[in-house]
Amino acid sequence: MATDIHRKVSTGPEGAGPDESRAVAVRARGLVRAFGGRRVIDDLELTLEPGEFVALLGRSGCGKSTLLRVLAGLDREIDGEVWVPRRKAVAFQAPRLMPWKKVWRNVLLGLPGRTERAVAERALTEVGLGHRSDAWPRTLSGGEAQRASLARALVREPDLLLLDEPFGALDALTRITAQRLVADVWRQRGCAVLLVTHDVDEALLLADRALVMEGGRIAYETPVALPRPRTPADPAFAALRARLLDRLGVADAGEGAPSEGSADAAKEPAAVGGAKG
Ligand SMILES: Nc1ncnc2c1ncn2[C@@H]1O[C@H](COP(=O)(O)OP(=O)(O)OP(=O)(O)O)[C@@H](O)[C@H]1O
Repeated sequence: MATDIHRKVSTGPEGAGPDESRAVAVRARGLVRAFGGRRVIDDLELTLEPGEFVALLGRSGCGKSTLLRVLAGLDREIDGEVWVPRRKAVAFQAPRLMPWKKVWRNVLLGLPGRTERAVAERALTEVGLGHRSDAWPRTLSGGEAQRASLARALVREPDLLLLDEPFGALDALTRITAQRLVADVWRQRGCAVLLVTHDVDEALLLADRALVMEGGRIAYETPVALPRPRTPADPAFAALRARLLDRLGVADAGEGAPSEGSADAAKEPAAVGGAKG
């Protein structure tokens, strides 16, 4: 780990950055994260508006998860400036439920002072899992466990929801349900969402804006100005997909081939659809 890195992460309850009067959901300036002198994040600039849904794409190993961990406050070995709201929550591809705690207790994990079951159950109901509140994590299906993990994020009432390939390990059908759920939650909650995904179609189905990370920075971005609900059959959708895949250096296999839409498709066909190493 580089030792010359100094830490500068600020959070604020008001929605205003340290030197900004305008409210933002994320602001990173000149952000650097190095591992052993290798800059995985290199002078990155990023702003998310409140309530904005942004998808972050990029080839495997380009630093997406590292960026998310920094924004989540889980990694503070950085240089540069990051501002994020105090109320933020993160959900990972692996649900990370504690097997010795029932589902509702998992939802409240890490929430100091919040022990009321009703609080957990409200969040579980929001993700369609109210009836599994009293279950043990091992008895949940993959999709249910992922929803429990989302409930654990929602119970924090985040202004910023950070999602690191939350649908990556789900089968195609469950994945669609989970995507819809996140879209609904986003609409109802009005929080900003930063979604890391390998799947270009997923990004275009959900996000207001798609970013491509490369060389430690946001190398490309495009607004996703498509009416909702969206469909890959829309020619404008297909055109955006082609542009993003081109930017990612992946050949476009055409409409209805979401797995080929993976940023890793050209590199690692077996891992397509999101499974993350
Ligand atoms: N704790 C660490 N120590 C050393 N290197 C690390 C550490 N965490 C991440 N890296 C390296 O930083 C780079 C970016 O990793 P990161 O997980 O952020 O990529 P990613 O874009 O999320 O990849 P993927 O899409 O495959 O999940 C990789 O080369 C990884 O090996």
